[in-house]
Amino acid sequence: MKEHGFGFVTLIPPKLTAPFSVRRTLHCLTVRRNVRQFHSRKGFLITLVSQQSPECTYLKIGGIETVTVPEINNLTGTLVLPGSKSLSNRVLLLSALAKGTTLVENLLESEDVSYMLEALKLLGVKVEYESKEKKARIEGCGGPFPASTGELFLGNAGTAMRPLTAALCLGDGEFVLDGVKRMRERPIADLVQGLQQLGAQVTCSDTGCPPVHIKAKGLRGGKTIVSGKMSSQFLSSLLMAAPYSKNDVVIEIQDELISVPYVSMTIELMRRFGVTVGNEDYRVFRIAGNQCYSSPGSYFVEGDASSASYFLAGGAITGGPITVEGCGSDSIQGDIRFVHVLEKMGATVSWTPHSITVSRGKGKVLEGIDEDCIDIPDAAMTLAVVALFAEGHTALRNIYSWRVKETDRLAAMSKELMKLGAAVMEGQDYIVIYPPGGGKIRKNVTVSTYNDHRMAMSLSLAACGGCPITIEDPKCTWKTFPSYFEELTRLIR
Ligand SMILES: O=C(O)C1=C[C@@H](OP(=O)(O)O)[C@@H](O)[C@H](O)C1
Ligand SMILES: C=C(OP(=O)(O)O)C(=O)O
Repeated sequence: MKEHGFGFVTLIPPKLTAPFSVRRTLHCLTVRRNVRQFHSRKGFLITLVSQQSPECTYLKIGGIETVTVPEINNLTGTLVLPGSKSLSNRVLLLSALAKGTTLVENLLESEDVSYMLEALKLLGVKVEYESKEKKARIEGCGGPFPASTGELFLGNAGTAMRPLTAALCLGDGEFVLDGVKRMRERPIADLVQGLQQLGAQVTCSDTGCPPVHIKAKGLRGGKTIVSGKMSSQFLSSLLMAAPYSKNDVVIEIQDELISVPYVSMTIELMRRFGVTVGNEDYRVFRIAGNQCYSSPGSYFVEGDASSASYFLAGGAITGGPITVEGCGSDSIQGDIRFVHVLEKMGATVSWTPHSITVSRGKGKVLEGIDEDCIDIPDAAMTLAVVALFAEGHTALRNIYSWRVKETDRLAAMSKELMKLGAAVMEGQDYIVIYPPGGGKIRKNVTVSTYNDHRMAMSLSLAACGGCPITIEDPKCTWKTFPSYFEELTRLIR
């Protein structure tokens, strides 16, 4: 039985009727004041899970939690972005390894960052975390972590699993790193082999995925040849650990390197912590051994450019204007290029060093594009949904890495876009999206999210198609953006 297979749920704000009411395609249910749980006519148990805000309520339908995004006629206003996930986890790690104390400001509060924070504490790093203030004070170890044993559970956080695997090889002790079921399907063998070439005793499972077992005795250093085509996080992890090797390290990319801007971000942050990386055209990297990071004293995390993409896309689709504050033309995040792609599709964009505004002029339409997305794998998911609102088809290329992220994103996105009425061609490493006939998105759709925050956030934009959309398991956004649906509903007009 498909527990969630009974049409759509629309929430009417409590101020209009009862605490909440639920409508579906065939039947209409109105729930009386203070009712928290009831059965639908088909016998599904519907539970009010939480009322995040008057406009945004999470329901559990037959065991599956959902949120319904109301029809978005216009998305407009200003959003202060949460901190960048990629920067938050890198800065926490570098602060922990550095000499001196670092105050990390505007730290992202989310699952992925919690896994990093908890892991560091377990490894003996002194961490003072004030979640309300979005601040963490990290007392750097001035070398490898003090702990000599540890079993780390890292959920599905690639930015914790991969860099910690490398950093734990620097110390002395025995460690196991593991995560959720999907993490056990996400590759790490290339990193493990890269570390073995530098003298580490580290193994992963026969499938090439976590759990990872480490018998650490420090890194010898030398030359390592590593693949860059599955994930750039392997290279970033090797780079961040390299300065603590006994000897100099040379990292050579054996094939193609994807997601290059994330490597630039790693190198830039290492520079902020006092370490220089020799970079020969992103093919060979040289790092002197026997060094130590030095704390910059404080670091302010800029707003997350991938999180910005959903709102900016909403502005482009509906007309906006919408402004995101926290990252702009000064950003060191690669996903900022997403905004240039929106512009290419027909949106109007204006920049300040720390903000971006997107709108679409009256009479202007968005046009489909053919885009190489090798450098923006995360924001490319947002483009897949923007494609529903463009004239002509959109091809997103060089996105094989979608298959090894939170879910197989190529398969999942294709399936859900088809539910919305699009025709989709799914290749091994590309997707071509033909918007629904007459630009009309299918009504009353419930989309699945596959435990993938970006599936939930990008698909929520389908509500710009003149009809509410129900999103299953909305709390999967907690991986990087816990308040996503509250922020989105706040900006809907
Ligand atoms: O280094 C990083 O912070 C990241 C790199 C990218 O992964 P890949 O390098 O695996 O594409 C990106 O998708 C991920 O969300 C964050
Ligand atoms: C791929 C992602 O995450 P991770 O850091 O777990 O790889 C993502 O956030 O889209």
